Amino acid sequence: MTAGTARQTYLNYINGQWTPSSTSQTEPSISPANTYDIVGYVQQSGIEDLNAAVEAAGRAQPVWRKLSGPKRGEYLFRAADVLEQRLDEIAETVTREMGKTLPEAKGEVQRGVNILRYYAGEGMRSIGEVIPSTDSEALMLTTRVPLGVVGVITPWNFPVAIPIWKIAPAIIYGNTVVFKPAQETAVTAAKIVECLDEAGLPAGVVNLVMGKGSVIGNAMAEHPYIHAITFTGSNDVGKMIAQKAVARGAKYQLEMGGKNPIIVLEDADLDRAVEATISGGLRSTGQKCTATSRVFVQSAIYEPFKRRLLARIKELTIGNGLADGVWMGPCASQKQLETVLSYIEKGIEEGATLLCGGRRLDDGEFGTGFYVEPTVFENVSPNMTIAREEIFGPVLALIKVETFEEALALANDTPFGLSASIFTQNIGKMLTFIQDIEAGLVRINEESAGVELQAPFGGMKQSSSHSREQGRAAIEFFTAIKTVFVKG
Ligand SMILES: NC(=O)C1=CN([C@@H]2O[C@H](COP(=O)(O)OP(=O)(O)OC[C@H]3O[C@@H](n4cnc5c(N)ncnc54)[C@H](O)[C@@H]3O)[C@@H](O)[C@H]2O)C=CC1
Ligand SMILES: O=C(O)CCC(=O)C(=O)O
Repeated sequence: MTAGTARQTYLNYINGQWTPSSTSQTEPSISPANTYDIVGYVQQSGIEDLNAAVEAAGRAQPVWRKLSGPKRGEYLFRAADVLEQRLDEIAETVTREMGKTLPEAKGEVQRGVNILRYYAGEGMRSIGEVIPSTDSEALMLTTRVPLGVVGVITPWNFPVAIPIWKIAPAIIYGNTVVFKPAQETAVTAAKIVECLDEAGLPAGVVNLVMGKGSVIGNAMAEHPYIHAITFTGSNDVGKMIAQKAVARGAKYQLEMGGKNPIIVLEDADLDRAVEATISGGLRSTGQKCTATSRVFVQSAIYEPFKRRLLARIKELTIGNGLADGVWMGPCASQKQLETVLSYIEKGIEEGATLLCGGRRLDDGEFGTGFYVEPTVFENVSPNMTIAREEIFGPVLALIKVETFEEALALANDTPFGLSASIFTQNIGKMLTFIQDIEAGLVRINEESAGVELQAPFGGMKQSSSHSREQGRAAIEFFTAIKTVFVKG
């Protein structure tokens, strides 16, 4: 069964049934590349729908947790196969609904397949250890148990990978899930859940409730029968969720913004550094929490670096991500476009020098989408808004530095700490960077964006709630440890 009807209306998925919301309200999910392209109609759910989903997840959990890990893994392996069979179709939906280019969307769906397979295997791996007791006749060990019902709240920028890297570990460890995707990409979310449904996942193990963050997301944070919340999105919302979770003793995990630096030192391979700046800063139209936004360049190579960067940016093709040869698509929504344009305006107002871009593209075919030019500023001082706040758009701030030490100090001068990159051949500076940069992801001679599913992912300072997602690190959030002491 599928989530869509003949009218392309996508339904909630509650207790294994595709269900219209109790409010009977839907809204169109439009393509940011062409606002006349309606990808589908999605539900605007109410609290009643959320309650039904939480109840279904609560009923399913005691049975689901009793299955063996390998048995739960079988469902994930099957879901991976279904997603892989539907890769092209779902990638096209991602591009239409969110705007990233089709090759990027295909890469993301493949990543979703790989994450499902990784966590399917996790069902067979160790969940505890034996610890020597001071009592020689006793056995002391740890085991892990699921938390119960987990609320999954996700953004629109990785509409396949982020939901899957939260849902897959949640369920492999025996939790059940209520999933609220970003409304901007709710059609994609419904298609992911269709894959779980087609894989035969038992009713209630994963439930999908579409709707406004301020209604459904907020009620999830407050819901007494949701035992844990995993969230990716803005800092403001993340902090609100954390406060609500703490107030009722629920576990929470937040993955939020970044203001990620790249440092280019005078001994760097300039061509590679330019490519990494462009790819890290502008791919996905800069809408990654790991995107490069501050570019610190040593003065000796500042001018050649700038020249090459601007020349390469001129070559980038912008357009509908479904078209062949397009390198950069639109911003994901009108709201996001307006945010980006307002930051560009602020940069100009506060005295930064605009080197390229800066305008909305609205002539010809661009007129029906949310397109903005790739934008580069220089003469950006560290206290300017564009050097401090997350923009989440294709905007780079070039900052000239004299020394590595100055670059490092400025790179750390931010409330965020997600990802950071350096280009240099000097091993001593690499090692100092690894030690002293305040970031959860440290990248040497590689762009700031890009994460591997088998490695821990997360940030320092205000970029996260200090926990890590993905890889084996996920077990820390999605389970509780029991320390067991056995004596005959
Ligand atoms: N870290 C990341 O990957 C992301 C960061 N962002 C940042 O956030 C900015 C705003 O983007 P938005 O889409 O508005 O992010 P957002 O934080 O509002 O949305 C993320 C998720 O939270 C939900 N949500 C919204 N309000 C909520 C509330 N009161 N309680 C519970 N859940 C709620 C949304 O429906 C969505 O599912 C971006 O410009 C960017 O700076 C946005 C998306 C992803
Ligand atoms: O860089 C990546 O591949 C992941 C980025 C990410 O998780 C995000 O933007 O939310």
